[in-house]
Amino acid sequence: MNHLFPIFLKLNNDDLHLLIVGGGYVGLEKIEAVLGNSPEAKITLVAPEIRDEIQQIAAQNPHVVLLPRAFEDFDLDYKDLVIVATNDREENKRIKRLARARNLLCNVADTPDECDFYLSSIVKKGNLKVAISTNGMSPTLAKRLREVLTEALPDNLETAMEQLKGVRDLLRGDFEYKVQELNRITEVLVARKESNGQE
Ligand SMILES: C[C@@]1(CC(=O)O)c2cc3[nH]c(cc4nc(cc5[nH]c(cc(n2)[C@H]1CCC(=O)O)[C@@](C)(CC(=O)O)[C@@H]5CCC(=O)O)C(CC(=O)O)=C4CCC(=O)O)c(CCC(=O)O)c3CC(=O)O
Ligand SMILES: NC(=O)C1=CN([C@@H]2O[C@H](COP(=O)(O)OP(=O)(O)OC[C@H]3O[C@@H](n4cnc5c(N)ncnc54)[C@H](O)[C@@H]3O)[C@@H](O)[C@H]2O)C=CC1
Repeated sequence: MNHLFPIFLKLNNDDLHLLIVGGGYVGLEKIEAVLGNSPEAKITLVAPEIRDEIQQIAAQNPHVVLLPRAFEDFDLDYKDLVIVATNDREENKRIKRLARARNLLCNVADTPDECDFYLSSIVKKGNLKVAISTNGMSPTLAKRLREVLTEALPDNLETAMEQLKGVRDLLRGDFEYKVQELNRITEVLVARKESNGQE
């Protein structure tokens, strides 16, 4: 059973501050994953050696701050989330413990047992976003599923979402009435799926 609870974080709103410790391949992968979704996320990345690709990202993004030195405990000050990706396992664990003591949510990229949260594979279609987790069992399967779902989901979902938002904004009446109306209008989506299943 996968007991992870998925949430969608508002990292783009200049409020939450992410710390990434480590500026190697994994640090790069994680900063790209975050900025690919939240381009204005407030990120501080600390590492003695920082890959060129990360330096280029920071040069173009005023919300990304690089600290070219080893992690110091005070780097956790005023942070909300931490991703730890150094090549020093003991230091990774120590940083995780410090983060926990401060009630910060922490991801230790190479050690699932030490993670408070995992990053997911993300299907994007306009405003629609589907996050995939395999419970850490196979990130590669998650990546492949992303590719399959990206291909399978129709591009006109954005139009459907816009129209439904329009209806939703127009609907007057109590909550129960709105739920009923929106369920009625969207019944066709489920019906189509059922008829597909019969073919
Ligand atoms: C637990 C988790 C914690 C976390 O990092 O958050 C974790 C852990 C580990 N990843 C490892 C390896 C790889 N990770 C990827 C890719 C991704 N990994 C991601 C998430 C997660 N990875 C979390 C669980 C997610 C879930 O629940 O499914 C994705 C989805 C999101 C992202 O990172 O942005 C992103 C795909 C994004 C996309 O393309 O859509 C690839 C494939 C590739 O890069 O092509 C490989 C190599 C092949 C392989 O191993 O499958 C290793 C072994 C390291 C080693 O062997 O040394 C560990 C450690 C371990 O398992 O012990
Ligand atoms: N490369 C990969 O695909 C994967 C690697 N891993 C593991 O994740 C870890 C990181 O991997 P890479 O990014 O490839 O390593 P890397 O060697 O490319 O980068 C390590 C980074 O950690 C930094 N660092 C070291 N000590 C530090 C400290 N005290 N404070 C701050 N930063 C510090 C270095 O300066 C460097 O930027 C390794 O332990 C690796 O085994 C896990 C999953 C996948």
